[in-house]
Amino acid sequence: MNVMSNDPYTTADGRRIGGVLMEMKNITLRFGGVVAIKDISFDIREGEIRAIIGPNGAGKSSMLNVMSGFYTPTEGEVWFEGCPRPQMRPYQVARQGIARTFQNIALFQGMSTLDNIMTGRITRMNSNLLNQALWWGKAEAEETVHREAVEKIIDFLEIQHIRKTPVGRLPYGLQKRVELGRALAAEPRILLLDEPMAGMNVEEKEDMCRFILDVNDEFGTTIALIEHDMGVVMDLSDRVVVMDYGKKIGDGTPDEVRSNPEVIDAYLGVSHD
Ligand SMILES: Nc1ncnc2c1ncn2[C@@H]1O[C@H](COP(=O)(O)OP(=O)(O)OP(=O)(O)O)[C@@H](O)[C@H]1O
Repeated sequence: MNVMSNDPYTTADGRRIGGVLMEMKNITLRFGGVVAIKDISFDIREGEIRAIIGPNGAGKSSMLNVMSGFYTPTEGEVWFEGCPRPQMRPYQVARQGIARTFQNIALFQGMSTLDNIMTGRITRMNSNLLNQALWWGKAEAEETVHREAVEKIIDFLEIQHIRKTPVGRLPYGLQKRVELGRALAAEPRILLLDEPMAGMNVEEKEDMCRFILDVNDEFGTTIALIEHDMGVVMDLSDRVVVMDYGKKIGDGTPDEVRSNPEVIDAYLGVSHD
């Protein structure tokens, strides 16, 4: 099996990886004189867990922001489902089926777990504002459907006991789980995770790893995550892109990346702090 070819394949643990879903083509991103990303290309295949790793300042967040539509690349194109993506606002990208979490928790602190996750359904809501405000026919039926979807996610993430709790009162690890739930509520084609394990203790990291794997397995969600802790993603990912100083220095399976001399040098051997 050659995971770098475009043929669908089945992983050792029985998950099916399909064709290319998203492709970054020769992406360059400049902020004035700073080149955050230099001519990087890689793809993400349907059903896979794809990691982007690199030391601090490597350009990972910039790349995630290009993928989520928050930044428009200075050069290059983002392709989604075989077509170049026109310049879009982030909410339009979200409607296309791309959801994300944030490095710093971005939940509504005073709202309950349930209500926070419900906000993840916004891109899937159809009834107009008047109907929603007056709770008329279509809006009521829609609310029931959304509520069922949210309850399923709450069960799946094992957070029934905190469904009514304002998220500001929850420990960090649980807040991150609620944020994952909100992103999942959009039923994304691709889920972008921004350093999902950052700031967590060992137990919280293990939980988050398990949920990421379960999301991918149960819902077949394609996942792309950025992380600077290399160890964390190696057991999780099907393929890994390694960035350093805005350039791509490695791309392949965790084993390939681990044994890539440039990666060992840049990432493991030398501190860039
Ligand atoms: N909005 C911005 N304006 C100017 N320069 C920026 C901006 N965002 C990022 N940069 C610069 O681009 C480079 C890459 O930064 P980026 O945050 O993407 O790296 P990173 O790999 O995510 O780092 P970290 O792991 O520390 O979050 C850095 O030199 C950074 O200072």
